[in-house]
Amino acid sequence: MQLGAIADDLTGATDLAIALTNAGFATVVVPEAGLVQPTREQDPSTADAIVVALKTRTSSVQDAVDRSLRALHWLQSKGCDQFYFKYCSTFDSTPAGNIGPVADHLLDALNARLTIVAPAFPATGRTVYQGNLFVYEKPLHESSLREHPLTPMRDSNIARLLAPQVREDSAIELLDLDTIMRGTEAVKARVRAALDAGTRYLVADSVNETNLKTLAQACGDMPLITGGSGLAQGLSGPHDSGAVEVTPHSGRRVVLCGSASRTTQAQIRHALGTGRGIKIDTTLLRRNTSAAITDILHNILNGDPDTLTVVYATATPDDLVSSNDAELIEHCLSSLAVKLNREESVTGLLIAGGETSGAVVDALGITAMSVGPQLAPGVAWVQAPNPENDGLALVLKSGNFGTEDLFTRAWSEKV
Ligand SMILES: Nc1ncnc2c1ncn2[C@@H]1O[C@H](COP(=O)(O)OP(=O)(O)O)[C@@H](O)[C@H]1O
Ligand SMILES: O=C(O)[C@@H](O)C(=O)COP(=O)(O)O
Repeated sequence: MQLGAIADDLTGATDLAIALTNAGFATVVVPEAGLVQPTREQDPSTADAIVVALKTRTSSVQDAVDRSLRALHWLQSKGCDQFYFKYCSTFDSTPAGNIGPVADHLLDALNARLTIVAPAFPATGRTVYQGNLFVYEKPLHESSLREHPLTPMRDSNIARLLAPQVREDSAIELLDLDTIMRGTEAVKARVRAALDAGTRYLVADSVNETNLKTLAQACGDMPLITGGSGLAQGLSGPHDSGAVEVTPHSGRRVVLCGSASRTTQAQIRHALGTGRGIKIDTTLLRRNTSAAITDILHNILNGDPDTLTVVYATATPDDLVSSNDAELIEHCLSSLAVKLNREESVTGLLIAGGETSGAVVDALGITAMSVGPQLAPGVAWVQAPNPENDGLALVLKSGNFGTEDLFTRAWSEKV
């Protein structure tokens, strides 16, 4: 039995792969490019779990559905017979989608009648109680996710968030904490009753890892499960840990930050206490993109080779963030990643930001990754076979993850 997962963004995919690896699955992450251009070095068919990393969280509904179904068929062609749809632990979506429409189509394609909806990830403060999602002590709609530029979360109730996204006749019910605390058999009985009643989505409460373990044990054999990465920690793979060694890094220690989140800003400011900072000047970048990128590269290479270098666009809440510059910054950071790896033999890079990580992995032409040493919940070194050199180890950090000292600590962890 092989588990096939579809994640709606790249850092979400690595987050899930870390959880699966810890749960004993030898796991391969395959970016979308890997579906059409298979890697020679790493045959995903030999893994216990394959996670396809899409970039569909904020694409149109049709695009998200089409690409998710394509990923499903590809996973089936690799031998997967059970499936996991991974979305954000803060349920990032809009009234149109894309969580609901993708889940609806995956259920249909698998001839399945019911799935669970389990975004909780207690290790990062995301819990669900009475069907309401919390980020640490705040209900989702009072957390910073309320002001997310693309998916502002203005409600905390999962059923109310999901209802406008799914088909009108889809019944959504709660799998409450009391039932989960009564254990696996109680959850299985609840699922059977829900199936008999024609329920399509069971929103699962979970406030700690024990709850998620019970849920995973009771629901782990459903044709489709959906959730954040917390649920995956409760599954049981065939090994103690599926983690791989990463190649010892050579060259400079460079952090490329596209994320503008408060967590990343604090990590940048902490790293600048001992490291060098290079701030991207978006005016220069707009005026002459390639010259500005070359300047930044020279600036990196002119610094002390042993000092951590952080390239960033946003380090304080006052830094101007204009969505018009977003792609340009992604282009700048991915060009730097390619030049540092191919021309300067830098084989360990930390990338901050989900969209940014997607752009960098694309530009590097990476078609498969395996999970190495973990740095924080949802954050680890991943190893990418790189035909151009001996391999490349990356940390792909979701904007909201990691402790303040993550950047300074990353290279001291067995790399
Ligand atoms: N100062 C800025 N001006 C414009 N866009 C910015 C700025 N700083 C960051 N960005 C853009 O914001 C986006 C952040 O998204 P992402 O990389 O997914 O980070 P996160 O995981 O924190 O959401 C990227 O597209 C990045 O290029
Ligand atoms: O589930 C989570 O919180 C993460 O895996 C995730 O998806 C984070 O998304 P970004 O903050 O956009 O990287």
